[in-house]
Amino acid sequence: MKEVDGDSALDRATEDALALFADQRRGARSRGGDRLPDGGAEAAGRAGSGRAEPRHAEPRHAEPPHAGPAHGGQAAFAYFPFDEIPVGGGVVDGGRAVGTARAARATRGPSVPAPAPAPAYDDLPFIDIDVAPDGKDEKRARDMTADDASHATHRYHAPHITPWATARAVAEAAAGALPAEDRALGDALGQVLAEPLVALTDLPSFDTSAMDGWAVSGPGPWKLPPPGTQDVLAGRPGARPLRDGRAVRIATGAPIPPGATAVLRSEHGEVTVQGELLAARHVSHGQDIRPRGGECRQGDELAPVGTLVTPALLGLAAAAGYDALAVVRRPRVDVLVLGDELLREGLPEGGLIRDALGPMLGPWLRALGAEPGEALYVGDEEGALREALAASTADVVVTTGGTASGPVDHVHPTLRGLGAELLVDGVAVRPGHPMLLARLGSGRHVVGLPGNPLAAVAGLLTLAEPLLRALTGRVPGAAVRAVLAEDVSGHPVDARLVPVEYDGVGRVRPLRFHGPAMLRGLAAGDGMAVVPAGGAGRGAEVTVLGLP
Ligand SMILES: Nc1nc2c(c(=O)[nH]1)N[C@H]1C(S)=C(S)[C@@H](COP(=O)(O)OP(=O)(O)OC[C@H]3O[C@@H](n4cnc5c(N)ncnc54)[C@H](O)[C@@H]3O)O[C@H]1N2
Ligand code: MOO
Repeated sequence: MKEVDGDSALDRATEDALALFADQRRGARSRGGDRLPDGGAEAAGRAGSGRAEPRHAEPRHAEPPHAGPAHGGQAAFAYFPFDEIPVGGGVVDGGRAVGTARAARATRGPSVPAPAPAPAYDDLPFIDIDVAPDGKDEKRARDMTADDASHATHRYHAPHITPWATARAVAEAAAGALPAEDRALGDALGQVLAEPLVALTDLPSFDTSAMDGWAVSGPGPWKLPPPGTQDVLAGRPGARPLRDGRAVRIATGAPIPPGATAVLRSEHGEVTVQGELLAARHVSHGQDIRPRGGECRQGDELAPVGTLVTPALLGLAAAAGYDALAVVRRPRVDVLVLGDELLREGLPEGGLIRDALGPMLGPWLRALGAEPGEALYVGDEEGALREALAASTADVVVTTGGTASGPVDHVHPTLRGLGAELLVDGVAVRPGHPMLLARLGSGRHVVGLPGNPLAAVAGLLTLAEPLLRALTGRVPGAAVRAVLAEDVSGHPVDARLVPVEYDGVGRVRPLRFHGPAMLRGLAAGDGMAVVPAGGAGRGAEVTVLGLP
């Protein structure tokens, strides 16, 4: 962790910015506004059937949490309350406080909830940071890539750039859960319950044997029927009542005959030549009988709204009598892969390269709960992107490439031409800073991922993941934190997302081949560590974003 001298321009900017947005926050809250990051009123307005809860019951800190000497560039994260502003270790925890009422927003309404009101962007405390190329900045600049270093030697002033954690919060707040649909059990995996899972039956639904052995009545020894004549098997109800002093062979899962008081396991019983059953040990009343309703009673809530449908939940639902589940519809996502230089098969040649994003994004989006269509390839000619966007009826369009300002980078002008509202236009994160999130007039969203493949992943994790989390009704998992096994250099004002692997003793190690155009590090990795501006030292705790 490279600390910045308390006198640096960056520190002053940090303190000024913190003071400024503390004022803004106080003002916003006292006005009872619905703007980010509180968002409670907005979430409540969208939630159906009285299930609304405020998204943020309480601000996480009543005052700017960072009063001590500022650390390099953390002003970029100083966006209360989504960020934990690190005083020492440099932990960035974007979005953990977000989305607590996700479940409450999974409604069974007839249509997509009205688009959330546009976040009041002008009120967001974007922080303008001037990095003077003084000696300290130069020292930090040495650790940066050539591209990044060129920023540091210039004044870094990009007011529209959104801090990383704020960008995630904005993306999550941009939409509400889609309406519910009924899905056959086999098709519901990865979706979220839109209605609570209520037991349709007692479980077990009848008293049942927990073991292979004998159902016995009263104390032993017990008299047995002739071998094989009256065995009680699973799935065969209607066993004869058992009188005191009698026993009958029984299989695991078979209904307990009326009058039986216990089950004697086969390994604990012995049949004499006279056909009498003796117990090798004491048999207590009710032993190895699973009583009806022992797991749940009909009408018990087994899982609340908002629960992710996992394989285990599918099993439970089936056991409890379900054939189909009411789940939040998967958002349909169109993937538009831009660029004339892309090949879809074979070896790269003649200046052409293989498309690395089409094959990656479909499965990744599916893992995030979306229903991605086949990737559509859009050429660089004028108007092609506009046509593709106009033709799409998906809930979300993900584009790749064309976000920068090159001669054929059409994303910005096309979105402008369509009258789209840019919710996020550039994020203070490396790689991936040209990423964007826009809302089309129809209420549908466009996530613009940069073309460099690792930068595209950064955009996916920063913008698409929270947006899809909101649309799918998923609840954020607990933030995964891990200790760095090595120093990781940072950008002076932006966060970095760095592919890391677990080292087997609970720490994460940064991986090589982490350039914006490379996937080699990521493909070997377990996650992307969020490294705050200024870097993080060995032993510092960082947030790690998981990979599917
Ligand atoms: N003047 C500036 N130029 C660039 C900036 C900048 O700020 N100012 N940012 C750089 C950064 S950082 C990135 S990232 C890229 C983002 O560019 P685009 O989103 O416009 O992407 P493209 O120019 O279309 O492509 C960039 C790069 O990635 C390759 N690419 C594109 N799509 C794919 C794909 N599906 N599979 C594999 N590789 C892909 C493409 O061939 C380019 O090499 O802009 C920088 N420039
Ligand atoms: O920061 Mo770009 O977004 O290199 O990859």
